[in-house]
Amino acid sequence: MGPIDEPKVSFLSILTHHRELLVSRLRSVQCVLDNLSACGFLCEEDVEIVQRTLTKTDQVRKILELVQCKGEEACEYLIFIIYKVCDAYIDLQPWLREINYNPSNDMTVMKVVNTDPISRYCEKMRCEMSRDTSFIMSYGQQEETHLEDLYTDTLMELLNDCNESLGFMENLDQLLGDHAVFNREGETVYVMGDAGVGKSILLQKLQNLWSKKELQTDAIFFFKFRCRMFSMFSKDTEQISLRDLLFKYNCYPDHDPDNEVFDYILRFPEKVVFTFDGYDEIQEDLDLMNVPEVVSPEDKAHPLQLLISLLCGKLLKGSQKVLTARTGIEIQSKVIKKKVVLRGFSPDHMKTYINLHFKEQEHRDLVSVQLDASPHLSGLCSTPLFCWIVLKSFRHLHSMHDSFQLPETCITLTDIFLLLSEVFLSHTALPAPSLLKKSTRCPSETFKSGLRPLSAFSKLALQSMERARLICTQEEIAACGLTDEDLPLGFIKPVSEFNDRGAPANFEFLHITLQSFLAAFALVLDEQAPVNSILKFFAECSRKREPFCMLFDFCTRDTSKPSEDKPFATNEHLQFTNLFLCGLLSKAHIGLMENLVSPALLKKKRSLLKSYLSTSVKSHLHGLPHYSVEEGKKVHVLPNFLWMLRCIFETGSKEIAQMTAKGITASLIKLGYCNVYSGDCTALNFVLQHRQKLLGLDMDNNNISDYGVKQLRPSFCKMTVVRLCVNHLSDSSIEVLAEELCEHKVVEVLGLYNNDITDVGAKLVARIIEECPKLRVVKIGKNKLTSVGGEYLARAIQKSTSIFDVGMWGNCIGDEGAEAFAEALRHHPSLTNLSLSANGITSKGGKLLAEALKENSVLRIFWLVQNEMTDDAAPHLAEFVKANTGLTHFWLISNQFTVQGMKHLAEALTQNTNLKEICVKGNQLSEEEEKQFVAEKRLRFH
Ligand SMILES: Nc1ncnc2c1ncn2[C@@H]1O[C@H](COP(=O)(O)OP(=O)(O)OP(=O)(O)O)[C@@H](O)[C@H]1O
Repeated sequence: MGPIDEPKVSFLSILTHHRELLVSRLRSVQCVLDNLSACGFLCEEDVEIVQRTLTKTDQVRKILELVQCKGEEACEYLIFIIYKVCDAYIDLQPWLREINYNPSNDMTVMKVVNTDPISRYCEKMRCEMSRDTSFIMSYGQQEETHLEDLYTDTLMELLNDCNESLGFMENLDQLLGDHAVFNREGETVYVMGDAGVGKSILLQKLQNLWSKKELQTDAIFFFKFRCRMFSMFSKDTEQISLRDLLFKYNCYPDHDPDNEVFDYILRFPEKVVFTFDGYDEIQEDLDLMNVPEVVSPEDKAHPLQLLISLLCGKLLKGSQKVLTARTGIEIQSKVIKKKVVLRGFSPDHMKTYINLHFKEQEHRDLVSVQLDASPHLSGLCSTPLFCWIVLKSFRHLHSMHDSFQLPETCITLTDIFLLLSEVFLSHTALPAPSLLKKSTRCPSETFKSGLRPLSAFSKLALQSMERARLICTQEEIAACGLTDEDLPLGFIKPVSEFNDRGAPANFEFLHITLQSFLAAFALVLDEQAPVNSILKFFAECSRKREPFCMLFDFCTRDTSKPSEDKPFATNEHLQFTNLFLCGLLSKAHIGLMENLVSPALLKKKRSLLKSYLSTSVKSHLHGLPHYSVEEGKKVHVLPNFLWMLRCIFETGSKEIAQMTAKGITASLIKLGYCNVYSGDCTALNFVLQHRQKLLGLDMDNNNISDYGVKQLRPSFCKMTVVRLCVNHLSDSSIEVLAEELCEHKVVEVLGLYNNDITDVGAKLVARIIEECPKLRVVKIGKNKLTSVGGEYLARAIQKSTSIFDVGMWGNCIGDEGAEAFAEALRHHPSLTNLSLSANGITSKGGKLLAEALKENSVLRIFWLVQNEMTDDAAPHLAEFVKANTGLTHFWLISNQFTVQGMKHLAEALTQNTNLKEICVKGNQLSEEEEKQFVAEKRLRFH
């Protein structure tokens, strides 16, 4: 209601008019009473009268009566309370808008205190959350960066329950929204991604947005947990209640004598969001799951059980949960409602990220040029963690030394973490950069002078890894010889949130990958342990593991049976340790390591590792199951093979690479769904370049991107099968493929389904078709081709004599593209399998195709599913069906045929006995109408 000069509105009559609504929606009566009495509108006796009234609704009625007796000002003040304490009276906010309430000038000076425990708790939560999430992981504890100054979007791909892409998320609001939900029964949004791809930062951003009310959600409570916390509790003794889990380990409700907050959470679980970060890090022995499951919020249980009960919806059913884990941790679909996989930075994201890091254009250019020149480094930098290390190290070392360039040679992950350690250790070795006269960089000197803290941190990393703990106590830190001065170097950071208030801080490594690196360093530096102890984690990793679905079996299985589950969710941190061990013991780093460990011992360790790797590669390859397929002998490698490749690359050993290349006896290796990312392609190429014989490579459904294709360039010369479907490739990848495949002309199968290829790429694929005489199969469905691209391909296919299988499903070639294909089919002598489904083809295109195909006796299988053909096309298609003698399967699902069109097709079928079936499901026939065609069984409606 308006300022003074506007016509006066009677608040008294507003209250009378809206009495019913207020009685039903006004909650938190105490807060109203507190404020009305504090401002003198109600006296003590009035308050008592209200409190003596039994039900809440009667209390509201009484309050309304009382304030109305007290006059206009009291009435407006009641509305003002609702206006000011909006969280407590959230249900009445639309009403305030409806009555167009604006506080009068007299009102705005009046005080309102929020005494509503629930909204006070929300406020406290938002405030603490904002404080906890505003800064990004500090670097050497020397500087803190605002999340807003560095957070950059990453590729967030939505998947369905079969892990097929549903496109990319546009913003974080979509994470909690209904978009791409595939299971309404599930309550958990599952976010997957590789090490360092930004899962924790994504949650941090989500939490930060919520704390600032910038997230589209009506959740008023937000509890954040890191899963590693759950294994901090002793298995046998520590049991806590749900209330303690929420309040002691998140945010405590200060003024809530009647437990209203917890009661509210139990009554309205849909107002709660939980985030659980790092499900892969739970390292608790799951035998503890044998105790009965928790379903009552009052029961005490081990925190891990509470976690599982929450995720399964046995506790606080209806609350929203976001769970993150490393890729490869499978969780039962029934608890998941939506899946998101993080794919790291795209080239554009990386540009934005570089600009955020460097204010000076000169630095931005310098870094961009170096990254552009090295697809391998760019590939590594598509993982935000590695990008962060590279850019930060660049900045630091550039400011410290005369000229620092990023290493030009093939940089490995070990190099990246050595760079990070060098930066940390340089804090001990040198005075502050501003006081420093720029010096020449000498990494060996920095490592030598920092050897004491480096060994101590490495020892700590190894010990906690051996104990399967990611959190280190003060005692453990001191026992490794670390002093207070060492702690700020940057390797570790405090984790106060896991403590019961008041306990001294625990620490954790800056990132678990850094812990793996330092553990590997410890294995190399240790002069006491037997040499073969360097292999301890290889042994651990080679042991077979059960697929990690067990935690959730708990929700359904008979809990009286003892569990045989393994204690670790994943051994990826150990795999990383092995990888860094290979890097540190590589030839490239002998010079550095000889300064830190005795050369004789180093030699022994190097040769032991090399012989171990050779033996295990041989036995791994020997043990792989082979299958016979059209293209020859096929082998589907296991994810462990990828780790092996990564290790071989880190060693830089040509001998082992050669031996591996030779050991691949199959003619086709299948690395589909192996979570290969662009950085891995360098490792794969490192091995394949030693292969003499031709080889097929199936890398469908990975994340190799354009950087990966560029890394594989030298290997394409021997590839007969190049399957790169679902890999986020753009036209620039096709440029590389066209150059290489056309030069070597050995390719037989080219799979490019579901990438980001446009007509520009289609022209290059057309060139490959024309110039590669052995090419038989081309799959380029679900890309971004228009009629232009369709025409390029059709013309090329017309000229090819080898092509027999072409998949174009899900492009946009329309009738013009169909016309070009009609022409190709009229003349093409060998095409037997063609899909032009989902391409916007109307009857016009259908007629042209049908006309052309009357003269074609070679085509066997023809797909025209999900187009826009109507009965107009039916007589023509029927003519083609009658005349064509080769066709065995014809797919016309989801077009617009009616009974009329169907009659033509049914009649044509009676005259062509070669044709096994025409699938016509999803056209415009009712069930009754479909029954008319029951006699012709080959006209399939189901
Ligand atoms: N979206 C982003 N914007 C800016 N920096 C990011 C982003 N994502 C990650 N980073 C950087 O990478 C580092 C590692 O990210 P984060 O800890 O979130 O990875 P993660 O996927 O949780 O890894 P892990 O599985 O190993 O725990 C962050 O501390 C930050 O410096």
